[in-house]
Parts: sequence; structure tokens; C-alpha cells
Amino acid sequence: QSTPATIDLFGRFDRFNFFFEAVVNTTTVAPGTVEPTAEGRQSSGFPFVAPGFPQPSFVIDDVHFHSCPTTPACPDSKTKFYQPDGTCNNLVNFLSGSANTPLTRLLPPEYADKKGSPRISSGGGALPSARVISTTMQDDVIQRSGKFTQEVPFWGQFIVHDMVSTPSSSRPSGVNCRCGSTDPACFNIPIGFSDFQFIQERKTCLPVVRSQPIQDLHCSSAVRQQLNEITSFIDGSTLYGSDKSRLDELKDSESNIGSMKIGKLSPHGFVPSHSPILPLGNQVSDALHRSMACPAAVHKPRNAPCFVAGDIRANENQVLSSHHTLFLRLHNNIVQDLSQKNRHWGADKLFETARSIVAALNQVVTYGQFLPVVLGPTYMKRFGLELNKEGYYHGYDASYDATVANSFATAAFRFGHTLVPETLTRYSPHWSPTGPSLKLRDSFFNNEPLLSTQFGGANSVLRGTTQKSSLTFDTTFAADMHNNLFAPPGRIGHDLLAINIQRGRDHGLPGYNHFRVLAGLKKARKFSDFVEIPFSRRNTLQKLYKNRVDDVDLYIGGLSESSVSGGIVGPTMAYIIGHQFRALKRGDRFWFENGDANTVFTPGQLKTLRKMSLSKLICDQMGDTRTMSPNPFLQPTVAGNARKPCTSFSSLDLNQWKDGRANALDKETDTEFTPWFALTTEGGKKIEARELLDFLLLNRPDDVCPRVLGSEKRSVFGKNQIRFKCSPGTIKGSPYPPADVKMGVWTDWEDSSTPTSHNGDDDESRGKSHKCKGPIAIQVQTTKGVPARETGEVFRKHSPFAGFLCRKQDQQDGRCLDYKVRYLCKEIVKGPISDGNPTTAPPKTKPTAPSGFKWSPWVSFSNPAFGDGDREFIYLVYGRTGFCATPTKMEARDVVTKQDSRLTGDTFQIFSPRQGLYCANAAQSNFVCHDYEVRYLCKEDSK
Ligand code: HEM
Ligand SMILES: [Ca+2]
Repeated sequence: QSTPATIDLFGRFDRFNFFFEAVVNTTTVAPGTVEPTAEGRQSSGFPFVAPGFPQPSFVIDDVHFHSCPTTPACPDSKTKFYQPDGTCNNLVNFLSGSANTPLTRLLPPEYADKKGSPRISSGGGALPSARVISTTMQDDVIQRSGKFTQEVPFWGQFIVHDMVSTPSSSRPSGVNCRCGSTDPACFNIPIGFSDFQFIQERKTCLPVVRSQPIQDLHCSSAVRQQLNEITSFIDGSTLYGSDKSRLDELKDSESNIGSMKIGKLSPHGFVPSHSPILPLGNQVSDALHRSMACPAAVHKPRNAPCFVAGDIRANENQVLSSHHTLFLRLHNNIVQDLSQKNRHWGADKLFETARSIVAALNQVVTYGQFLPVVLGPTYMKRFGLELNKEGYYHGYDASYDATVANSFATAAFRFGHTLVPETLTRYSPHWSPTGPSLKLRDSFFNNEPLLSTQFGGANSVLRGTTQKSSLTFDTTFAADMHNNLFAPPGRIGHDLLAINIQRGRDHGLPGYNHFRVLAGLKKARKFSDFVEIPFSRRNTLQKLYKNRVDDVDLYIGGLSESSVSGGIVGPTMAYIIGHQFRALKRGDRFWFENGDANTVFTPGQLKTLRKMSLSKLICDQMGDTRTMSPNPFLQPTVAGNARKPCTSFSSLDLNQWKDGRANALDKETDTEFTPWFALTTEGGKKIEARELLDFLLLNRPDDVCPRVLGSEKRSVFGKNQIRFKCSPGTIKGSPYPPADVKMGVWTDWEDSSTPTSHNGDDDESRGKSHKCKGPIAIQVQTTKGVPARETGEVFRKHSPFAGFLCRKQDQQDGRCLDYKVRYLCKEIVKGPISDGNPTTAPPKTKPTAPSGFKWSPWVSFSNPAFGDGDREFIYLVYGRTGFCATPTKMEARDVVTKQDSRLTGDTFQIFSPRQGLYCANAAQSNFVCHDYEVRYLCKEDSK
């Protein structure tokens, strides 16, 4: 006999809201009755759908199915900064990275029925129970890191709550996943009789509600997808939310300087806090309060209202709430300071300016301090994640899609769960423990320690996490994560390791072995091929998964790997994480370092932002903090990381935001220079600066600005060169196509000349006319991949029309680097262009299908110029007329030239009738795939 394990949920917030034995009928609950009852029990679910969220549009498996998002109308004039919901950031694909769109996929899903039922074993049966895997993979002893602090997991949790939030299934009558339930919205984890959970509380299952099923971006519901409710961009949505109505409520409507609401206490007998705390549920609408995940049944000793914030999970643990507090204070301190400096600024301008700074500082800490510790130097470099030391970043590329990937959210970035410690210790300003240590389980949804200044509130919480060691990266979890997650007082709870494995199956994530291949590791045929996994763990996995390498779940396989050098996670997770953070950097038009047309900050502002660190933020915002280690992710005992006075860290110089600053005398930092140009013609004749400028404005408009403020000259080998001074942001100068042009087709990279064979010059101006019709943009890089403009060399030609030419005599060292060139063209044609009549190769005549079979129509969903490759996965056509689920053959050809895929020279990562086609740009010698269309051969009567 089993104890019913019941989940009460409605809406999107149940992930943090499961509890046991409290059967509640959500439909009868009146609004406003969500306050916990005296027994500490939850009296209702959260029957509320936040305003601004699209309502579910239809029902599948009796569960609301989220409709596919409609493309917003983005204003013609370019939006200047992040919209609350993240739309209109990418001007080619308005929805890229926005809230309420599907998670993307790095690999096609693997569902048992190809549509949406959880993955099963390659041998056909069920996969081993996620709970059995979880318990078997635990070591007897929990290990603490000798190097990393608890700030690593907790900053990770805070920043990922800016990137992704995946809701569970819901329906008006609730979803009740008691053990034995046959509700298709449930995917419970079975518990065996020898399990601690059964022995203690006779539990026969751990309830898991499946994620809300949604349509894909093509509005097809043939294959189950999952939703991201928040903006993928690192835009401070933790603080500001992901929709305008939420943001409006979180703003302090009484403030005329653009402040955010702060907590007003204290009817509950808490000592009021002197430093601001997060606003409380009773200060906002019922609807907003109820949107917060804050289950009373878990731990609400004194009936305090929950905090409200931009992200619904802000109450999940006190360290998380402390990070929210830090940035709330930061916002309010910035607007306060700026209102003094710019007395004429209105509340909106103050607010938006502070918001831009908060978003930038989240990026600074994440890329500047956090990711290097997690990924190590190799992966930082491989994915181009390092911040520039100076100057603007010119890597913005509208073809990158910032949207969070399913495997990142559901597996790779959950790596932090294994680092979370068993206890939390608060530290005084003098770095000694203060107040009682809290067991992790007692910190879940317990905001009490932050409500008062006793023991230092959030300040001592963050001093604690930057001092104490995290657990090590492995498959062993703190007991409170592994058995007591969200446990009601006196009870045991859930198992997050088991949930994570189960969630991967729920989402149809392919197994670990497939992701190994994606990450550049060897595809395993037997367990001993998993050489990245230590021997004993590999053995345990082999037994658990009954010798089937393809069955191993991504999460447990990834966690089992040894760390990459200089980092924490193993190579498979490092790949997925690096890939994601690259997309979030290159694919974000408002990335804080962006130059070009998308500049958010002046050079002076950029400079002061770059010098900021998490240490300084904690120093400044966590009131009584006097000293801090320079890198809060490393223990103070690590060489070079001893605590230093807060005054020794650079502070944020808000004078850089003072109006009139750009006209101030400090011109050096507030102007930008064009590249250097030769003041001679190609024939060697001298020309005047004015003449040159006219030439450049016509021929190389991206390299100069329309209004020149001044110039500077120098002499190279006795010949004069000049560069022009422009106001910040007015030199377009991107090696990538501007975001708002209609995308064309890229040519292959060409490297027709090398400096040695041409006497030290590099001339890439020939040849291109044979292919590119209607050139839009040129991209030039050294053969090692450095953008031409970042080399400091001087070019004679650099335009989509004239091509590219580097002359050795213009260079200070007398020689050119070796460059490669490609063009973005309206059309690519074969052979020389003859009077506007492209001689496109005629499409090959179709081979007819063998009798009893038929070919599907040709389809192309993805364009390799838009993303990191061409993805023509079969699941995209499931359910469409003319296609079938199990084709016997697949063909692919270039969309434009109709050239057969076998003749293009591309290599394919996936090419099979069962999965479709995947061509990774990075795997091609010229770093870009052809754009393919595919078709499938189906049995005549098949579907
Ligand atoms: C006390 C600490 C934490 C607790 C109690 C916690 C709990 C949870 C829970 C209950 C879920 C939902 C699981 C599901 O139903 O699928 C979740 C999701 C997740 N967690 Fe944690 N977590 C903690 C810390 C962290 C850390 C340190 C990281 C990373 C560094 C992290 C990353 C994630 C990610 C990426 C997700 C998926 C988010 C989504 O797609 O909605 N968490 N966590
Ligand atoms: Ca965000």
C-alpha cells in the first residue's frame, strides 16, 4: 500500500511547489487565500496566470498546450535597449531570445514514440529508475572543494534564473500526481522497497509533473517541445521580470527617481532591516504575490509573507534571495546617485539607465569572473567568451540565436546542483561565523534570516558563501538535495538528482553518447570508451544501464566526467554551457561591450563597467562589508586571493553617465578612431584628407563616420597615414552584416592569395565577381579567425563591392597577415555573371521513387547563416501531409544551386532518414555549411 503523494499545482509555478499528502482542490480556492495556514500547510495552489502571458490555446493529453508565439510587430525605428519581454532584440528574427518561446534544441529529440512520450531504452524496455540511478551513484562521503566557494553554485543559480524558467503541465482542475496515477501529465519516479524513502515514509514514488507541452516555432504540435517563460538574454529579468505589467508593479510608483519597490516591514515582529530588503507579497497585487513560487508547507516558521521579485523563484533559498537583494539595492543606489548628477532627468530615464547598468554588471560578473572558473581557459577561448580588455566588441552577429537550449537548461547547467552545500553559515564583517548555521533544507523558501538585521541579514549570507567551500563536482549530492528537497518540517522530501534525470527523459533529450559526439568526444561503443569518466563510476554506470551505452542519460553521464583542465564541469557539459553563453553574447544586440550601430555604452562607461567585480558589488551593496577576496568564486586561501580592503577595488564611476560628458574636455575616452588609411592613391599619388574622406564615404561607408570630429596623422615608411575621430557609436565598422539587413547567402570563405606569393601583399579582390550577385557585406578574417579590423593593419580595399586588399608598404612591420574573405550576397551564381542572367545550374531531374514508395516534398526549415549550422531534423515534419514518421531514405541538396549534398564537400554530423540532417558550421573547413533542403522516401500508405 502506498502513501498518496500529491501535487497540487496550477499555472506555471509548481516546480517549487510540491509537497506530500496535502490533497487540495484548486478550483474551489478563492483568490487571495494563499497565505499559509497556521499549521504551516499550503492552503491552495496558485490558480493564477500572470497578466501578459499568452493563455494556453488548446489541450493535448487533457493538458493545456501552449500556443506557438506570434511574431511581434517591432517598431521600424530600432529599439535601443532590451524590451521587457526580450522581443525585437534580434532584428532578423524578432522572437529570438524572447520570453514564452520554445527552448531550442542542439540535437533532435528522442521520444519513444517520436512524438512526445519519454525516452526508453535502446533495447526497447524501460530505462532504469531515475531514483535508483541517483542513489546508486552517491559516494559514502561528501567531499568539499579545496578551491571553490559556495558562490560558484549560488551565482550560477542566480544567473540561470535570468535565462530560463520551464513551466510544468497544468489544467484548471489541477494535476494530481499521486503514486499510481495514470494521468498523462504525470511521470512519477518509482521507488523500490529497499529505498530509504520507502523505509522511512512508505513512499512508493516521487511525483513528477511533466513539463508543459508546447508547439514549436512553426506552430506544429507534432512533436512535444518545452517552453522558456523568461527572456534568455542576461538582461536583469531576475529583478525586472519578463513582461511589462510585472515590471510596472515592481517599480516604486511613488518614486520620482525611478526606484524599485523595497520591503516595508514589519507586522510580524521582525527587527526592521536598515538596508533595503526585497518587497513583500502584501505590498503588491494578489496576482503578483501568487505568481511567486513559495509553498507554505515547506518552511514558514513565522508566517512571513514571501518576497516578490522579477523571477518567480526568488524565495527558493536565502542565498538566492540575497543575490536578488544585492541587485535591488544596486538599482536603487544608482538611480539615487544619477538623480543627483543629472537633476533634470525624469524617473523613466533614470530607471532605464540603471536597468542598463544592472544588466551589464550581470554580464560582467558572469563572463569576467564566473565562467572562467566553471569552464577553464580552453573552453573560454574556444567559444570566444573572454571579455575584451579594452575597446568595443565587434562580434555581434544576428545569425546567432540567443534562445536557451533544452540540453543546457535540463541537463548541463544543472551541474550546480552537485556543488550546493549541506549547511549555510553566515559571516560577520570580521569574518567569523555569526548566528546559527542553517541546514540547507531549512533555507528552502525561508526568508526569515533576511527580514531582520539580526546576524546581518543578506549581508552575512553573502559573506558566508564567498568564504565557505562548495561541494565537489561529482554525482554525489548533499542529503538535503537528494532526499530532503523541499521537505515539510519533520518529513523527508524529494530528490533533485532523480528529478533532473527524469526531466531529461520527459523532454526527450537524447542520451549522453549523442551529446559526446556533439561535444567532439568519441562516440562510445562500449562503456570502456567513456574514457572521460573515472573507472569506478563508469563501472557503476555500466551495471545500472545494463551494458547499453546509448541509454546513459545526459545529466548523469555529464556529471560523471572528470573536470576539464582549469574548470569544474567535464567536457560534455562544458561544450553545452560554452555554446549557450556564446549564443547569449554574440546573439545579443545589447551585449554591453557592443560597438557598431548597437552601442549601449560610451567608451568611458564601458571602461568603468569592465573594472567592476562581484567583490566590489558585495562591498558596496552589502553595507557593513569592509574586506573581500578579489575573486569571490575562489576561497580566500587560494594564492593571490587573500581578502583586501574594499577601498582597493575599482568602483563604478557614475560620472561617466553625467549629461554633457560627451562634450567635456575628456575627449580621449569619449571619441572613437576609425582605422588608419593611407593618404596616397593606389598609384602612389598623394591625396588630401578631404578627398580621401569623400572616397571612403562612398566606398567604405562602414569604416568612417558621416561627421568627422578631427583627425590624427602618422608616417609609415615615409608615407602619411590618417585616421579620423568620430563620436562614439557612429562608426559602423562591424565585420558582420548589420542586424537589420535582409539576410542573403554567404559565399564560401576564399583565400585566393597569400602574402608570401604576392610579395607581402594580400589581395583578395579577385574571383568574387564570379559568384556573388548583389553583394551586401564582406567579412574578412585572418586565416586564424581574427577579424581584420582587430589586427591593426591598414587596408586599401575593404568593401563588399571592391573586395579586400592589404598592401605591405602600408603596414608598420612591412608585411600583411594572411586573410580570408567571404561575402554576403543576395544570390550566389555559378560561373561568371553574364549581364544579369544568372546561370544557375538546372535542377537535377528527380529519380523516381521505387514502386510502393513516394518522395515527400523538399523542405528547408533552417538556414546555416542563421545559427550554428543547418538543422533539418525530421521531427520538424512529423505529422505533415506528404511525410511519414519512418522514412527509408533521405536526400539533401543545396537550396539555391540544387547541387546534391554529396557533391558540396560539406561533412554532416547527422545524416539519416530517421533523424534528418545536421551540418555544423564549425565542422566545415570554411566554417559555414551550404543551405540544404531535404526530402524523405516513404512507403506509399505510411504516415
Ligand atoms: C539550493 C539550491 C537549489 C535548489 C533547491 C534547486 C532546485 C531546483 C528545482 C526544484 C528545479 C526544478 C526541477 C525540475 O522539476 O525539473 C531546478 C531547476 C534548475 N536548476 Fe536548480 N536548484 C538549486 C540550485 C541550482 C544551482 C546552483 C544551479 C546552477 C548553477 C541550478 C540550475 C538549475 C537549472 C538550469 C534548472 C532548470 C531551470 C528551468 O529550465 O526551469 N540550480 N532547481
Ligand atoms: Ca533574462
